[in-house]
Amino acid sequence: MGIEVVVEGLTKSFGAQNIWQDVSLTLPAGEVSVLLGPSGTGKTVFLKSVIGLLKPEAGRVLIDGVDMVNSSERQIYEIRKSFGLMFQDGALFGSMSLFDNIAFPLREHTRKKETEIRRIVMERMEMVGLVGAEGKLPGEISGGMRKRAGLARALVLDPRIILCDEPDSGLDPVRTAYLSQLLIDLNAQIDATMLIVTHNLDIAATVPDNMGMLFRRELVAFGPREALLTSDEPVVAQFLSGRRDGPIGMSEEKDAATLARERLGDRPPLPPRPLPPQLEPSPGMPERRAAGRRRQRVLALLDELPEAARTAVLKSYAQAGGGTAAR
Ligand SMILES: Nc1ncnc2c1ncn2[C@@H]1O[C@H](COP(=O)(O)OP(=O)(O)OP(=O)(O)O)[C@@H](O)[C@H]1O
Repeated sequence: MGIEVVVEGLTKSFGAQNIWQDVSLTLPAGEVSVLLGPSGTGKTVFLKSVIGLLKPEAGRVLIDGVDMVNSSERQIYEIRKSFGLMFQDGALFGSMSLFDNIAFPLREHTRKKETEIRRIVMERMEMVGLVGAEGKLPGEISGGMRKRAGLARALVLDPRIILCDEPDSGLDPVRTAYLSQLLIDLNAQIDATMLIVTHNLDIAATVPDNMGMLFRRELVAFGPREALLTSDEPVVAQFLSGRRDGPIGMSEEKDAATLARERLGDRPPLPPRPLPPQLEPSPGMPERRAAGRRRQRVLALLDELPEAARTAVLKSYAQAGGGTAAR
């Protein structure tokens, strides 16, 4: 099962440039979470801080009792083995076949025999639909296949936490829809805690159990998907509707004068957004174990949610007909 990730009061700067401050959130074990935010708000910096590759100057990231910010390199290295990382471009070695790319972490970090390595690699390639492409070089396949190869490589060490940085970048809408389903199917199969950084509104609306958003050097929201998808917080509502009017501008944030002009401009208020159903695992896949845990967790915090979110949660679970998944 996945591991809970607890982030407490995290603050990161590069020299005089503060990226974000006092970020606190919990990624519940085995659940899928999405991190949103305009370009340059530090989402990648956040992922790198969670795995201990970057050092925030304040705060903690607790995983299995180890603080990824303040522990020794040896302790951090041990915990890092529980992670699967998928970077934007797949980060594959151009001169190696897909098989060798996917086998790389096993050859690097384990003493497994080649027969065992072959079994694991082929199993992961099947999970992401790449069987038959073992001998291809990364330059010979499409961007979508490279992403799936990157995902297969992230899976070979049986990760308990998976971090995906913009897994959809450069994919067309159909490939993005397949990728969304693949992420949910993987979660059902391996029950790992997943954090996905994306700009894609379809992924944000249909994949995660939880969503968070970074803006103006702060985590402006983090919570159950229903809370963000029904939020009337201007930044969240603007981002999720992809509109120009609101606090987010071309260079991240608008100045006060522009905002005042927009307020005078008699724009219609944003209509309530329909809440799309969360994706279910494909037929033949196991149920997502996290769905049952998530249902208990969210129902227990119902009183803390705004009215619209509460109604959306109850509606989702009523439509699910008493099952464990949010529809
Ligand atoms: N190693 C570094 N040294 C100095 N500044 C850095 C470093 N890494 C990132 N930054 C700065 O941190 C800020 C946030 O970058 P980051 O890549 O995390 O943003 P992002 O939200 O992931 O953006 P995008 O959505 O465009 O990918 C940027 O201003 C970037 O220049």
